[in-house]
Amino acid sequence: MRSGGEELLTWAQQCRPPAVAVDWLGTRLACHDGTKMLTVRLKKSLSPKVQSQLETFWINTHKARLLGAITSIEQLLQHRYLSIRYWATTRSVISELAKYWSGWQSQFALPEAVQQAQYTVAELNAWQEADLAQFREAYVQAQLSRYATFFDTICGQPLTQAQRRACVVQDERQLLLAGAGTGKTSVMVAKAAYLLHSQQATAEQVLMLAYGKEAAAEMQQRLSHSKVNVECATFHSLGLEIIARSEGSKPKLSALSQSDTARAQFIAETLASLCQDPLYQRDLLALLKRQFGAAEDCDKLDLDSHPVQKLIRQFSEALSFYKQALFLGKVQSLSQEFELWISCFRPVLTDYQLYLQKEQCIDFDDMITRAIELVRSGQFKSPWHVILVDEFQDISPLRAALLKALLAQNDKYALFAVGDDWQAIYRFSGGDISMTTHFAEHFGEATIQQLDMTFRYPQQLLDIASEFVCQNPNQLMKRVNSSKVATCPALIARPDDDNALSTAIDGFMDLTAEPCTVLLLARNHKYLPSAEALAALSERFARARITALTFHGAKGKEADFCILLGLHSNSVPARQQSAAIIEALLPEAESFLDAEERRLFYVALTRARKQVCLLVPDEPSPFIEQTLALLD
Ligand SMILES: Nc1ncnc2c1ncn2[C@@H]1O[C@H](COP(=O)(O)OP(=O)(O)OP(=O)(O)O)[C@@H](O)[C@H]1O
Repeated sequence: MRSGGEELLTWAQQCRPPAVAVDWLGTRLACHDGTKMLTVRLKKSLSPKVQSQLETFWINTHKARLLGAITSIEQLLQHRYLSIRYWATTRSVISELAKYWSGWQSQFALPEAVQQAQYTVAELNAWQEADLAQFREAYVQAQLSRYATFFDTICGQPLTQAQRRACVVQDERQLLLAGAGTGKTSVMVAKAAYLLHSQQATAEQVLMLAYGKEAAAEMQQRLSHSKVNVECATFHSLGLEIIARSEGSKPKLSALSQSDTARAQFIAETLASLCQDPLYQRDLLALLKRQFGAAEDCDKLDLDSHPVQKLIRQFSEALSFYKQALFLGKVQSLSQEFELWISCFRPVLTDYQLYLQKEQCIDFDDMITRAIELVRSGQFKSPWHVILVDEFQDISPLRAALLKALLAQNDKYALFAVGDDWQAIYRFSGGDISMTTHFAEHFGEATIQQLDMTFRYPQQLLDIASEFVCQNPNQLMKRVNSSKVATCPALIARPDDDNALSTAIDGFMDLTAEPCTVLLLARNHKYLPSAEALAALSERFARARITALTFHGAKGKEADFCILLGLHSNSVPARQQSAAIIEALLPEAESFLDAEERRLFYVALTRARKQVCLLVPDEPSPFIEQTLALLD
């Protein structure tokens, strides 16, 4: 009589197509013909011939999948960086294969390719973190050597090892964290160029984003200088582009969103009309009294009064933040204390939205929220496999939501974020530093890299500026060295008297015989010299190209020499407190006192290639003393 094994084998082979042997551990064979599963437990006494036939049948039905999977895995391992997600997928395929193929030895000779594949499965299945790191390192080294000449020349000067590694490592979520002047923007350009040059992406698959229009134009210039044919957009121009590609045309931008005066006028008219309703007027007067101590006995709204003008400015500022919070579902969490404010503000917002609708136009927030909706609904299919974002430390939750929506369309899409938490200075306009300091919590498991060399300023200034900013223990630690050789003291202080600017620039002229650049930096415009005064300075010091900027405006800029002025105790750190409602709508404030002002001062300190001069007024900013205390 034939054994159960023989019968099952004959049945399985005769099925059209033959049944699949789904289980084989030497003691049991289970076959599936698409409708039913048959299983026999194999006797120990099974003849070697039947045993061999069963095994061969099992191997034949499975080897194509084994060999196919191993070939694709080997190709993948050779041709791209083993990113977090690729490794997760590979590991799940391997552990599935290992259930069947590792842990048993055939009593019969297996085909060589199968033996080799079985060995690969066992090896990969046993990989620990260290093996993975070693494998990735081997890939990185191979790419660094293959593209050495490319990295020597792509940005005009040879990139450092850390810069090259940031280009070659290609994870789905990657954060490059580095201090001022370390060449972050250079890496953005080099990485885009590398992706194209190594044919890992086409120009249409790469998207570059900069914080604002000026930065985007500068990046575009650097890209074209390196002959990289990739577009650099701002978040708003990206939003517009997504809407235009989905809806066929670019929507009109509302005049209200382009002029503070027009918006204030609109709100004033809206309030006047809303106050026709006595109940609304009662609430509004109560709000004015609560917020600005407006006269108690006032029973009629005076639009020109100081408190009303202040409220109009506040409503105008809140429009954008409130719309963003609504979109992100954060309005519900506003505390009870804002109930009266919200009841007065909501009708204004409704009128504003109706106006936009009637005019068939949008505002800056709509550019992003509408784009997010189009991406989320799938009406817009993202062509971008890799998105590179500069100045990531200043990204707002709304901008982050647009990135997340684009990335969610395909789990292979990658985000390369470049930022410096020490230079996060835009919370007042919605920037959320936690997107950088807690990158993986927001965007998923990530590779985080650093750059270790600054090219802008000498070691002495690097040490002072780093120590100054790190007095806030919540700033992330970075180890950076300077490549610059100091030719003069990196930081000096002079009294801020009537001739301070001329004396300081005179001092710079003594340090160099070459033409040079000088930046005059102040916390606020009001401390910067007038256009005439600047012209007079430029005329007097013909060898110096002199520019005046606020600390915020100086972000990303550099010059040979910098003068920091207007450093009065009541202006640096600035302590204007936003209204409580605006504070509540902004990303969470940090606990460390003046955290953002400290970073802003760090930005100002780190613009000079040779020397920074602090002008010390009679009542100096505490930041001056703290900085000078760090001089050797
Ligand atoms: N590998 C390099 N070798 C020499 N100089 C470099 C290198 N990489 C960048 N630089 C130079 O360093 C300076 C700063 O570069 P970049 O503007 O890219 O820095 P950044 O990190 O973006 O600065 P910031 O944080 O202040 O915006 C530039 O003058 C740039 O040309």
